[in-house]
Amino acid sequence: PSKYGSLWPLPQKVQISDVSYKLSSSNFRIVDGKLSYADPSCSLLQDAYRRYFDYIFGLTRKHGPKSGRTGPSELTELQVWITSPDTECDGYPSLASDESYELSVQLPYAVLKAPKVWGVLHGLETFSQLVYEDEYGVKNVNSSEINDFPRFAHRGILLDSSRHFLPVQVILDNLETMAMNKFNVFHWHIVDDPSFPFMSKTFPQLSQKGAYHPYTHVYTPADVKKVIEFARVRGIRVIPEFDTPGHTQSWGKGQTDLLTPCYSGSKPSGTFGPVNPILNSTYDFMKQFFKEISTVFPDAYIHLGGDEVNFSCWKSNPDIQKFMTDHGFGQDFSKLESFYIQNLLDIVTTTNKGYMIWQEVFDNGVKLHPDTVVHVWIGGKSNEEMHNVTAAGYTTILSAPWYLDYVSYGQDWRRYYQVEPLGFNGTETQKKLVIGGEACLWGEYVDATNLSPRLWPRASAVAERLWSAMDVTDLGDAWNRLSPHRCRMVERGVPAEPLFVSYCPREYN
Ligand SMILES: CC(=O)N[C@H]1NC[C@H](CO)[C@H](O)[C@@H]1O
Repeated sequence: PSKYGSLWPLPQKVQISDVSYKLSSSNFRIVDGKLSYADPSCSLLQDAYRRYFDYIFGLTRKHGPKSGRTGPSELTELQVWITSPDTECDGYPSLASDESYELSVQLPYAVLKAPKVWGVLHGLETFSQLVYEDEYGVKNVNSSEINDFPRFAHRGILLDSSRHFLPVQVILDNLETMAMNKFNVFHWHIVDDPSFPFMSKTFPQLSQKGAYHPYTHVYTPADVKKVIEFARVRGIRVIPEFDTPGHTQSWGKGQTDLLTPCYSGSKPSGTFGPVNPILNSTYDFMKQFFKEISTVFPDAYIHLGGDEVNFSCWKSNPDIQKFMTDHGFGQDFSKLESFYIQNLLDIVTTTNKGYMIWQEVFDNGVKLHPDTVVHVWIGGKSNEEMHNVTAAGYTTILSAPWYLDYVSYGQDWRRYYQVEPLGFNGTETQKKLVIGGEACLWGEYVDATNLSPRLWPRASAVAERLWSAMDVTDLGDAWNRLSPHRCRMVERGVPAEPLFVSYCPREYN
């Protein structure tokens, strides 16, 4: 067993003594401290207190008789104290959010102190991870001192709801599990080639024609709001990705002139390629569409994609060829791609949003806004890419080593755990531009039936890499904490697959 019990991700500074206190559901409560700037009107906290009380005592908590009498070493209260006047209780988490907290578990009260609600949420999760059952089935917690904050600010999970539709409940369940692992970004790869499930008010025919089914396989505006609020009250940002100009086949079903008609010889072949970059109608559409997107999603950033653009269709189209000649692009289609992306970025900038883009946009020399976040995903030489992107001065996030949709036999969590995001060669200035990373679970082979077991606990390895100190790398200690952490997720109802041979005191059922 680890001297840090089953804490996951490992806090920055933690001391756990061997003095244990008992706590019972009839004599323990989580309350706003007297000096806290938060009061019971902050429902984000009130809901969290109840959620974590249920996690600690299990939904089967016995309403034992209010004994009133408290034992000699019984912990009766966890007092929550928000120390800054602006608690951000009604706000949205952002890249700059203060997520730090201090947790002191002593008699007679445990105290959780944090500047903002985001640190309280993390502190409640950590407190719930300190509680264990002794051999009599009594809940215990040892006196502890914890001082914690994340190493990286952007700690995300990408889900793909286009290759397979993901029912809203599956997305909410995943947000819940993300919070148990202190992830704070849900990168919603919401549409792609096979389906367009996002219901747009401005262009309803996009999902009408582009979704797998126009009302059983769509996200209504209410669904989207529900996901955003559910994530907010767990300290999780929702960053939507509307990927163009490639990965847009489903867009063309509803917006018939949007995609490039491919030619075979002198005639259209009937198939379509990337967004047509030479029509004014394309940019009129994008202007209206991204104006709506900027109002639907409150986060400061949206992800514009830009990955894997296939040039063969553009090459086959005579109008495109003429455009290339007129603009002096020769046969360099990455110039045409840059032309498109440049126009798109200018459009999105007018909506006052920052944007993230996949690395090809940077690789193809597109002029980017200084606050652009470049998303490094291509496997192989990602350390070289991290060097190049940060040397160019761009904020960067890393996904390349964390494509969890690639499955294999064995304990691949260990490989994810051994990634060091700053392992590339570069100056301190360059390293500071790396704000974190994302584990990606693309949907070609994933839907509601296998999302959780495929994502968890493998993604938990990424969670610790992005939260804990750089020198937390011991795989043996990680196993000793992650194995019980996985069982805790199972106990909380998450069908998280096993890491390797072992057992859980309470197995999944
Ligand atoms: C940025 C990116 O990853 N683009 C594609 N690359 C391969 C993935 C599957 O592993 C998905 O198909 C994804 O759409």
